[in-house]
Amino acid sequence: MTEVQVAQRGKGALRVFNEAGVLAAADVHVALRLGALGGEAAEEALLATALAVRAVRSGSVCLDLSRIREITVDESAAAEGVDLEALPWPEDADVLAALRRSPLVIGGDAGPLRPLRLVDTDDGGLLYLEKYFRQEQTIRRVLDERALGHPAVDEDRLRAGLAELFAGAAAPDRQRIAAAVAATHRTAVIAGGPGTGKTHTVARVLALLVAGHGDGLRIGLAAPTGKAAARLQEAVREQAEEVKLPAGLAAMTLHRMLGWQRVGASRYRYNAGNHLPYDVVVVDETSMVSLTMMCRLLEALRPDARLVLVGDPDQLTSVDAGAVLADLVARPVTGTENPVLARVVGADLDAADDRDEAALSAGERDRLRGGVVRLSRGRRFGGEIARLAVAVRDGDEDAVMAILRSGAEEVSFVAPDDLAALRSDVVTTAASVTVAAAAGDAVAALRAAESHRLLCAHRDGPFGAAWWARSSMEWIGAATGTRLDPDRWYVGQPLLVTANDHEVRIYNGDTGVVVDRGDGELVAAFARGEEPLLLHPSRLSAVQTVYAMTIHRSQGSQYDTVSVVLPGEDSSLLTRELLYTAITRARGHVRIVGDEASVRAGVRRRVLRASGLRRG
Ligand SMILES: Nc1ncnc2c1ncn2[C@@H]1O[C@H](COP(=O)(O)OP(=O)(O)OP(=O)(O)O)[C@@H](O)[C@H]1O
Repeated sequence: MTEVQVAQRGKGALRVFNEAGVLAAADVHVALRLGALGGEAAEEALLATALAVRAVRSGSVCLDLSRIREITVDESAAAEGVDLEALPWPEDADVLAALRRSPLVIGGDAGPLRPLRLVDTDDGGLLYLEKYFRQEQTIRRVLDERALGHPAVDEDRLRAGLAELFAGAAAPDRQRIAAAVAATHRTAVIAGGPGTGKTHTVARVLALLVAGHGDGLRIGLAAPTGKAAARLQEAVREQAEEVKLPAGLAAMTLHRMLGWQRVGASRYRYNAGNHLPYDVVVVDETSMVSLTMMCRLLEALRPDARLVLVGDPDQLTSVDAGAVLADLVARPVTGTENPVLARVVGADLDAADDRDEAALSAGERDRLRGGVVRLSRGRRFGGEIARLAVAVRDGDEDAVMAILRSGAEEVSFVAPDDLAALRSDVVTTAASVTVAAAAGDAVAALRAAESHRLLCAHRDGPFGAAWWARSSMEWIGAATGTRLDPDRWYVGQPLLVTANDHEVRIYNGDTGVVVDRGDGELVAAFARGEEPLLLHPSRLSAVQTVYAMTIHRSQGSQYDTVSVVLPGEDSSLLTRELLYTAITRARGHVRIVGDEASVRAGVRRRVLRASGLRRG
């Protein structure tokens, strides 16, 4: 257990919650500082402020005041043996009353500083830090404005394009519907689990738009991380010839697309006053896009540009505040349907369930006018991993257990002390990475590093990534007879970037490998499409050696084999979304290390991510 950091000046409830590990010292500091500046001393208001800061830190956009007790505490950060329910939680009504009186709250009595916003909804109050409230409002406003009109479409050409690109596909075909929605609406959200053909569909959306507008169509492809951008670029280029797209389309990170700059009046070159120079913008892995980034993107889009958001809303969401993709998929839709849609894919919209593809439900049919389509048919060969993921997503514990115990080749379920196969995968992967890295073959080393990945729910503690990384290094050391020293650079060292570094273009979550350049000089290689990015290690400011990583960090990456070490069933981090994300990182094999109680508890527990966006 790590020591809980306790804020020196906290007292009363703030201190109790801080000592219990519910609030971090930083949450308490921010609340006390705001209280001092704004003239607020009431304990309920300060506690709510600290909880609102904490909510943002743990991914929510706001604090849902009717659910403040539903809190997830990282076991490794919590004090041992704390009973969360026994903490001195204030009455909901008292908190609300204190906030209504508070000089910190906009809408309350005027004070010198009002950083909080209280929003009443039918389901209770939401407490926002003002900045996030404004960003949410901007997203809502831009999307609603974009939904007011439809792009001009050459209907005959669109019909011909769909017939060519989806030749032979039986109705209903959700990919064809998605492509037609994106061609006929300004904003489209193409949602789907792994292997449902999201990228396949994106290539066809672009082909339809190019056919309708000519080669002059300005296309912007982006993803939240460098790695995801590289994958998108690779996938689109692979299909370019087949669907007649311009060769050489490039994808970039969202930060780069928006023109992040170190100096200048604004952080991003493209913004509400200087729009992005694209006719269509496609964002992949949108589940990882934070509220702030989505707000910046929507502000920077030309009002008539198409926007296609692609991703898996069932995954864990961005590390920063906001679950925008999941909110957009769940939110009540606005706008009217472009009548062209029913004319070009009427057969798909009217079709009954097919053996391979479910017809759209009435609700899904209605959501098309908001541009939202969900792909559901798995297209990859061998569907056991996908079936497991779907059972987790649907909360079907018994089906999950049945698949884990089925003996299927793609899935294994082992007890926490049955580590022989895991150990062998760790050692074999390290050996093949090292061989390629020593030969100076960065591409092969990066590829080998993707053959196996050890994932954990927690960072610290007995089930944490740090502990498993140390074990892995001991296993590798025992197998090779050399002790690995993570404090110096060595050939074959697997790296994880822990903070964005725009200067050298590496981003939080990127993974790399240290390779020998051929002359004994070491360089760090990061996967970037065809050509890896090579950097001298001295240019890396925030990287760590990674033999095991948290599931949060693994978002946006895939590996041939994934081993998921589950924590105890009581860990509140062990959630359905976490399990789903971990399982869907695997391309060929997923190994769950844990016991049945943990699996079942994980499938049952949901992440609470409060936001106002999904309420309309
Ligand atoms: N309509 C289709 N017909 C034939 N093959 C398809 C079709 N759609 C997708 N595929 C194939 O299925 C595989 C998965 O598709 P794709 O990579 O587009 O899925 P994805 O949803 O983007 O996956 P991920 O979540 O891993 O990014 C690819 O090999 C693709 O070529």
